[in-house]
Amino acid sequence: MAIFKPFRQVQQIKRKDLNHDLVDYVCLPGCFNAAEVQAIRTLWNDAEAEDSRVNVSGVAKDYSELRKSRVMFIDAMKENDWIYNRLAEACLQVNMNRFKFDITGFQTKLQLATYGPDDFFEWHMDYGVGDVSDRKLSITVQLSDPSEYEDGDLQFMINHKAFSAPKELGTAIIFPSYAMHRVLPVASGQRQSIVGWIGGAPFR
Ligand SMILES: O=C(O)CCC(=O)C(=O)O
Ligand SMILES: [Fe+2]
Repeated sequence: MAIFKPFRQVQQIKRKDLNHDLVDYVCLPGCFNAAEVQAIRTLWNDAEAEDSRVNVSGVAKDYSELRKSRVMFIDAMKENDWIYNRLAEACLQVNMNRFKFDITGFQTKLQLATYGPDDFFEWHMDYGVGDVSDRKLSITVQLSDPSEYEDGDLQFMINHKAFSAPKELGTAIIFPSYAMHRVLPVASGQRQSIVGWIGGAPFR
């Protein structure tokens, strides 16, 4: 759609390339195979895991109405390079074809999350105030087979509808960090995921 009344200062900016979809999520089945997922799952260490926290106006807080799960972080050491590299390639590929954001790398360590019965993450964006204002893309990987848990869908809000992402083990889902998403409460069993945040210069 053309601009009805352009700001005077930006008249020189050319509008191009407006046919890519900047709200949708992109699924990559088989980003990791079953053996690789198994190897990632062995990194889970209950003693190291902590109750999840949420960034509220720039401060990490316990916020149990918004989120309940256990999390730990994957160290960026040599033995884990293959995990970081695989996700970086996936993000660069999807970004090049779809989102075309300025992205420069992982904003923090990758998070490993475990959702047990009644654990959830209510509607939220990964983008926000302070430390998270330079998040551009988010990636999550399904580390549990759908038969291991009930409910616990990762969902995206697009207009007024919630869409469930595929649950197949090894599938990566990449989305803009400003997309609204949630994890429905797990009814039984356990769901594990990797979550990564890819940063770059703040949106402008
Ligand atoms: O577990 C997931 O797949 C997504 C979790 C999430 O939205 C987050 O950690 O920001
Ligand atoms: Fe999130």
